[in-house]
Amino acid sequence: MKIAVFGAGSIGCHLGGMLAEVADVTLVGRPAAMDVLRSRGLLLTGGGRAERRVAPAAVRLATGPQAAAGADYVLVTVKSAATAQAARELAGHLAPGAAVVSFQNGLRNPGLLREELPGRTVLAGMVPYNVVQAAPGVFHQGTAGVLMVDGGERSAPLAAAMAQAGLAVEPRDDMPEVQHAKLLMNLNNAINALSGLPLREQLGQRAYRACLALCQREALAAFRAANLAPARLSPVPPGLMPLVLRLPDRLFRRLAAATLRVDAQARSSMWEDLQRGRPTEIDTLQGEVTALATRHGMRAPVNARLAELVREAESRGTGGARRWGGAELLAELRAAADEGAAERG
Ligand SMILES: NC(=O)C1=CN([C@@H]2O[C@H](COP(=O)(O)OP(=O)(O)OC[C@H]3O[C@@H](n4cnc5c(N)ncnc54)[C@H](OP(=O)(O)O)[C@@H]3O)[C@@H](O)[C@H]2O)C=CC1
Ligand SMILES: CC(C)(CO)C(=O)C(=O)O
Repeated sequence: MKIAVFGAGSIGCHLGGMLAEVADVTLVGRPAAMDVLRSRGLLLTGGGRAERRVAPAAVRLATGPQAAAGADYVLVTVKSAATAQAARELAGHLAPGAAVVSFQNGLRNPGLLREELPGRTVLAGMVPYNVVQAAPGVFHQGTAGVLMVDGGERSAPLAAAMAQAGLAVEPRDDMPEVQHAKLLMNLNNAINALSGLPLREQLGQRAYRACLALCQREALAAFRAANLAPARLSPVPPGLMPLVLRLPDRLFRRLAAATLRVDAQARSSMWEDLQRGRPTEIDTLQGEVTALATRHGMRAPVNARLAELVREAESRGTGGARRWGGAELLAELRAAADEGAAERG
């Protein structure tokens, strides 16, 4: 099986590196990133597995979309803002029977790929775990979880290859609902990025969790208005999550042991973006909630304020973001919620 990974960053290198054991993998990425991999190969750590070294010769390394020609599967792992451009670049190079699979956060990437690649098979995927590039060429999986992908005969060979490579994967027939559930989780990316803390430390503090609960409450209200039901991906149903998040630390730790089973290095992808001075995905996470609320005559002032704070952090450049303590961030978001309520009258 030939697999091309378009967007060789944290997720792309992790998926591609794992799959290299069972498939002919091409990683397509930026020249500087590919130079690093050409000289050192990849080292995959964490995820409860033994370290896996991928020699430079075990994967093809490329910098242009023509390298995806001939692939049976093209996994798209660029950030959401780069999806349309990625699709336009790939358009002239895909093999006739190729399937394009989005392994990205946000709600719109599979749809965007379908629009830009008419007549092509586009599947939705979901990555539940976190991967950070801990050092050049070193990709660390800090949390656990089962990958999900659109089920059916088109994805079956890919799912089988993933399983063979040691990646737990579940084919689903409800990927839009899965993506909505993942969006609820990803509302924490902004909070984690602004906290400057590893996920375990941040989610261990009630004040930060209360910030996430405020975000999720607005998102759930917007989903209800739009008749969207997020899938249940954890023992706690999505609708009860804001309640659970607000529990005292000790009780939360006991109830949400799985959520906190996160190793000490794990951080959100948005933290990594701010740290490296890259634009974040805030518009496709918090921005998605505010847009959905607006479309249904509602407001989402907490998510809107968080989006402003992240944009402010982006404008400060590499690693320059202000670090928000839990209590001060919660006060800021509560003020936004109160203002929103006052404006509604
Ligand atoms: N990291 C994580 O833990 C998780 C991430 N996700 C999601 O997965 C997706 C990928 O995230 P992540 O791996 O962190 O992102 P990264 O930024 O680490 O990786 C994307 C890579 O693709 C490169 N790229 C973008 N456009 C092109 C192009 N046209 N040609 C070649 N290379 C290109 C980027 O370069 P450049 O930066 O120069 O544009 C970057 O190196 C996102 O949607 C994210 O939300 C989901 C779950 C967990
Ligand atoms: C795995 C998770 C939820 C970690 O925050 C993520 O999706 C991300 O970092 O973008």
